[in-house]
Amino acid sequence: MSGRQTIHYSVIVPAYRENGNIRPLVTRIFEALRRLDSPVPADQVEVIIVDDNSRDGSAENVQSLQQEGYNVRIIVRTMERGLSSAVVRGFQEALGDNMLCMDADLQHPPEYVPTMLAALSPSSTFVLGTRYGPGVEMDKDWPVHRRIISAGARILALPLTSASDPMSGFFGIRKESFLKARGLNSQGFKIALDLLIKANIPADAIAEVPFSFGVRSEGESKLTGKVMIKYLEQLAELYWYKYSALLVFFIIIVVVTLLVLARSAMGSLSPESQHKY
Ligand SMILES: Nc1nc2c(ncn2[C@@H]2O[C@H](COP(=O)(O)OP(=O)(O)O[C@H]3O[C@H](CO)[C@@H](O)[C@H](O)[C@@H]3O)[C@@H](O)[C@H]2O)c(=O)[nH]1
Ligand SMILES: [Mg+2]
Repeated sequence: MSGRQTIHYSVIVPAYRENGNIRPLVTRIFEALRRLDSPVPADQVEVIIVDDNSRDGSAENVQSLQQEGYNVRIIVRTMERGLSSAVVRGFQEALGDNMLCMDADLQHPPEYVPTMLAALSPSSTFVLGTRYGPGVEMDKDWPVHRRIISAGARILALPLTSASDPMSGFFGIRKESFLKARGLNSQGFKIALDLLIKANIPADAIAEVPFSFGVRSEGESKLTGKVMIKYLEQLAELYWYKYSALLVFFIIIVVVTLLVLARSAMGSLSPESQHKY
C-alpha cells in the first residue's frame, strides 16, 4: 500500500500525548480511503504525525503501523512545541500538493478525510471542516463555558474572514497557496485563520464541509488559558495585518481635511478677507 505510487495527498496530524488515538485514527483514515466510493485513491495518500516528544509510545506505535503497510510516518520534534507550529512543520514536510490538517483525538471524523481531500483543486485552494453548516450539531457535548469561548472567538474573527468556522482545526490547503503565506503566526492553536488571511485565500476558493465535532475519549485537551491569550494576540496581529493600510489612509485623509479646514478658517479671519465684507 505504501511507497511506489506518487503521493498527491498529505494528512497532517499534530499530536501531543495521543498514543491511544493514533492506531484508530490511522486505520480509520485508510479504511475510509479504501472504500470503493472514495474519491481519492488510498495509495496516493500519506499521513504525517507531528509529535512533540510525547515519549508515550506514539513513535513505536507508528513504526508498527508502517510494518503493517500503512503509509504513515512520525516527525518527533524535540526543540519546538505547539499545535500551530507542528502543523506548519507538517505542511513543510508534506509530499502531496493537497494537504489536510486534523486532530489526533478523533474529534475530527476520519471518515470525512476522502471528501475533504477531494474538495481541494486548483480553483478551490482551501477546504474548511465547519461546525456551523446545515445538518450538523455544534459541539453538542461541550460544556457551556467552552461553547461561550468558542462563540466569542468566532465573533471576534468575523471582520477578518467570510469563512463560517475559521477556528476549525479540520482544514486543508493546496501546497501552492501555503507557500504564498508570509509571516505566519505559529503560536497558539488557530493556524487556519492565519492561513486564510496571509495566504490571501479569496472567498470563492473556500470549500466548506459541514461535520459534527466529536467527543474526545482518550487523552486530554491541551486548550489552556495561555492558548486563549495567544489567540487574542494573534487576532490583534491579524487586524493590524489586514487593516493597517486602511487605517493609515484614513488618518492621512483626516489630517489633510483638518489642514484644509484650518487654512480656510485662518483665511476668513485675516484682515484682508475681513475688508471684503
Ligand atoms: N504537536 C503538538 N500537538 C498538539 C499540541 N497541542 C495540541 N496538540 C494536538 O492538537 C490537536 C488538538 O488539540 P486538543 O487539545 O484536542 O484541542 P481541542 O481543545 O479539542 O481544540 C480543538 O477544537 C478547536 C476548535 O474549537 C480547534 O481549533 C483545534 O484545532 C482543536 O481541533 C490534538 O491532536 C493535540 O494532540 C502541541 O503543543 N504540539
Ligand atoms: Mg481535542
